[in-house]
Amino acid sequence: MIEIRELRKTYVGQDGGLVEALHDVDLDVRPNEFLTVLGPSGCGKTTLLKCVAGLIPWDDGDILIDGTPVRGPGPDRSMVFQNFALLPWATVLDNVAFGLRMRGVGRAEREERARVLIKKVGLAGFETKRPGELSGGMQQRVGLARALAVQPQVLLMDEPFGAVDEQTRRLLQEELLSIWEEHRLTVVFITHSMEEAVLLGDRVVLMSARPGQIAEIVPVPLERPRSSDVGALERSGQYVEITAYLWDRLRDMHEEHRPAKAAG
Ligand SMILES: Nc1ncnc2c1ncn2[C@@H]1O[C@H](COP(=O)(O)OP(=O)(O)OP(=O)(O)O)[C@@H](O)[C@H]1O
Repeated sequence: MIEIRELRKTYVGQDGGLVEALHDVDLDVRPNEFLTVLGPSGCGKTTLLKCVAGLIPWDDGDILIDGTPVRGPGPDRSMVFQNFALLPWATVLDNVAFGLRMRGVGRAEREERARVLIKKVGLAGFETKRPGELSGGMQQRVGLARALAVQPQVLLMDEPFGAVDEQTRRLLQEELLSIWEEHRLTVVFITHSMEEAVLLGDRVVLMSARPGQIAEIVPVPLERPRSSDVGALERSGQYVEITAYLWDRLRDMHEEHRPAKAAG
């Protein structure tokens, strides 16, 4: 269970001005929940995720994981980044085993665990390749395997499939769903895609900008497991209805922030 209480974060901009990225954000993420986060560009989604990961400090408020305050990064949380953030000089095997190595796991054990995960994300046979030899989709599979290798309780995903083509994205979504169905981690997943938010999430958090706040939380009562027939799910009336609702809400938010037209 992740509890976020009255979280505030302000950055100092390049011109010295203050940018209020998060304003009194309150959010609970339930155990084993798949929570997706949607909102206009710049509303503070990445900032929120980095705070939960313990990668950046915040100004005010609390983040608790199973009752323990977050004070920095920890073995209970793993992050997957949009730009993969792999070690370019290291092989797939070493990239996936990296977190285990950092935790002092011996070579034989970490390589065994890494091989299992590499297979799970469909990369068996690529263990000795380097990231530069892989497509974007394959690199993100490595990123996912690396995050899972340390057996985190919480997986924090920052637009992980934003940089891959549509077809690859679909495959990765299906794979992520089936991994989550098997392991039941708690996932917080940022996306720009309404379809992706609905397809994956138990609930969709809608954030609004300036300052970044939670505007609404929309439950997604679509049946699980969803990985086996994503196509059928997307054709269901419920899916279409929720996606349309999110679109309306996002459009309203956009309108609210549009500068008023000059009179006359
Ligand atoms: N290091 C920083 N220094 C100054 N301002 C920052 C910094 N990081 C983010 N910001 C500002 O904070 C606000 C929130 O940024 P953040 O990246 O969290 O938003 P986001 O919702 O993830 O955006 P996007 O959807 O475009 O990725 C934005 O106005 C951004 O310009």
